[in-house]
Amino acid sequence: MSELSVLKIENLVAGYEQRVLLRNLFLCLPAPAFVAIIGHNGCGKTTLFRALTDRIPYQGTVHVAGQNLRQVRRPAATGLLAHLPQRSSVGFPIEVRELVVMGRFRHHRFLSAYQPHDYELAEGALQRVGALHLARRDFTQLSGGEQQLVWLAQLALQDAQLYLLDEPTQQLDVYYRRRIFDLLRDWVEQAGKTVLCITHDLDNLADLPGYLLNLSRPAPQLQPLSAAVVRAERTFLESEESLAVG
Ligand SMILES: Nc1ncnc2c1ncn2[C@@H]1O[C@H](COP(=O)(O)OP(=O)(O)OP(=O)(O)O)[C@@H](O)[C@H]1O
Repeated sequence: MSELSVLKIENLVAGYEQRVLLRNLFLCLPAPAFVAIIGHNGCGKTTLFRALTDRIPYQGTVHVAGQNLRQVRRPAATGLLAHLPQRSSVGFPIEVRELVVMGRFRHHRFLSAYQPHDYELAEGALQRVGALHLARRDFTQLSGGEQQLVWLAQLALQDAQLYLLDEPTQQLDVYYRRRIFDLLRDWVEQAGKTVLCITHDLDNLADLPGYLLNLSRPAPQLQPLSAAVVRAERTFLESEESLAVG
């Protein structure tokens, strides 16, 4: 395997009981990279992330930064990958900065207190997503969009090699959507991270450097992102033909 490949998926097959959603998926991704994962509702985008985070069984092999994911016990704890699910909730009141600072968990022993330096990093992460003004608010009282920004700040602190983001701009207004995609571009270009981002937000993809993966295609492949590619994939997704696939 190429040393530059941060994610290598070979012959992945995954789904639920009688229903296979991902068939023989191959992917070889150089680092760093941004990949927008698109496709119809229900085509298997989240299912792919469930397989990569070991929450459903799969066939095939997945290597992240050269390590076979099946053999890594807790990929998040080792900084290999970080995951933002489509819906995350917190069932108790907690100050935003306390939630964000938890992104530093890898740098702490169990129950050791976070230090002023950790809180500085947490506030820096909040500032970069445009949410520093929320630092002292109760997370559970924020709007859905505000909560999403806070999760992204926490994720940035995790400093993982591979980020799996499931619709990070859902519920965000047009300004914050743009801002989040700019942030993800920085994660890739400046911090050298690799980001897999499930999204229905095609309008913001055309001018991002990276790749597009359309899981509604019969044999999904990475395509370099460009206005023409986004246009072609949108036309495909809007067609009756695309719904007949699978
Ligand atoms: N635990 C489960 N058991 C059986 N079927 C499931 C299970 N979870 C999801 N599915 C089905 O698998 C299909 C793919 O779901 P998935 O969440 O991967 O879709 P998606 O592409 O992420 O869609 P969306 O864009 O709507 O989020 C859906 O039809 C869903 O109903």
